[in-house]
Amino acid sequence: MVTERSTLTRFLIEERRRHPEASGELNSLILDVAMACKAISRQIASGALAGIIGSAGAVNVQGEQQQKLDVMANEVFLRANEWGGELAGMASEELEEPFRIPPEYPRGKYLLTFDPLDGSSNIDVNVSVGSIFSILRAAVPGEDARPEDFLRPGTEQVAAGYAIYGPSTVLVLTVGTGVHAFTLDPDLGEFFLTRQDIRLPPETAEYAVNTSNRRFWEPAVKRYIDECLQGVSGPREKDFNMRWVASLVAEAHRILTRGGVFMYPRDSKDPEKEGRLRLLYEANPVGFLVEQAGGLATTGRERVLDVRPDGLHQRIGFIFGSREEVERIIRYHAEQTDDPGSGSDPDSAEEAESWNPLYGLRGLFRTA
Ligand SMILES: O=P(O)(O)OC[C@H]1O[C@](O)(COP(=O)(O)O)[C@@H](O)[C@@H]1O
Ligand SMILES: [Mg+2]
Ligand SMILES: [Mg+2]
Repeated sequence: MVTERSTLTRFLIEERRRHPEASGELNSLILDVAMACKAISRQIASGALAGIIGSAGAVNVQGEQQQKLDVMANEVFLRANEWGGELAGMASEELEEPFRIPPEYPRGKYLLTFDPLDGSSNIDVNVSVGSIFSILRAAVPGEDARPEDFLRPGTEQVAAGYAIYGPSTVLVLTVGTGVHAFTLDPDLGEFFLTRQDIRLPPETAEYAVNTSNRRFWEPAVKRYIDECLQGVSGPREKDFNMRWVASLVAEAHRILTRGGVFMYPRDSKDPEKEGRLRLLYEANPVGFLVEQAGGLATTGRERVLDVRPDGLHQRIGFIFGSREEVERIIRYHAEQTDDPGSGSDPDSAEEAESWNPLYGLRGLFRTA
């Protein structure tokens, strides 16, 4: 049993004792990831003084403007994890192709995927950002990973977590035995266990969604949010509160702290993309954490962790949080037929039509 003031290192040693056959490589890898997070945290804490605020002047593989911090955090992750001999390869949100371990370093038995800096739009305004990571087993230990080796469903994750860089820096981790949070002591440079076995309350009255996308949502999502908005006088007979930070890590951290539901659902905004968030770097690791804490993570139709990825940068609709709310949202998706205006939606047939992906394509030619 670890104590309140256990360090991350001690926690990992205790975990390993329960698996005498373990080589210790997973622990080394997690400690390397933690080191990267400490380095990023330090840079972020210095903000403009460290010269890391602002655009890097380039567009990444996601088609998004890279921030200086995106580039810096990506480099830190690569340098902290390339040398240890635990990895057969890495895949980053910021890199088009997987990163090959340099020839001078040994190849190991794990794969690391990461979003080095989540919440880029919040850097300049000094709002919480984070890093998200996921660890999988390599297809062929000791050899360079091929791109397809990363395309494993989230159920195969060995470990996952995130670091949130907020008023304090907190590393939240699962190795498949519950979810634990470690707060960085900036003087000692050490993560200390501060919350053990985090559990998500099954009920909530707080949701997070970017309502500016409402016109692109499916009827099930409109129905759910509209019912929340009606509060005590609507079918839910209770008032809801809303939050939107625009950093997935901050939303996940809030929900793991006090419950809630997060939705970045599939929508018809961009017919090329199933959703906004990335399966390998965002939805799978956060989904693993949420499930380990007793919550649910779904696309609306399917458990996120069951999705078989078909591309390194695949986007997906992502809904997670308190069990009872997510179950309701899944039910609303099941009740919605694919026939626009079928009557399962409180909105008009015309509005219901707007979610249809086909309409989304035709929508390119819309004038309004
Ligand atoms: O701009 P929007 O629609 O609010 O989207 C916010 C979402 O985009 C993200 O910032 C994407 O992450 P990156 O900053 O890593 O690109 C999520 O963290 C967040 O949930
Ligand atoms: Mg992100
Ligand atoms: Mg990012």
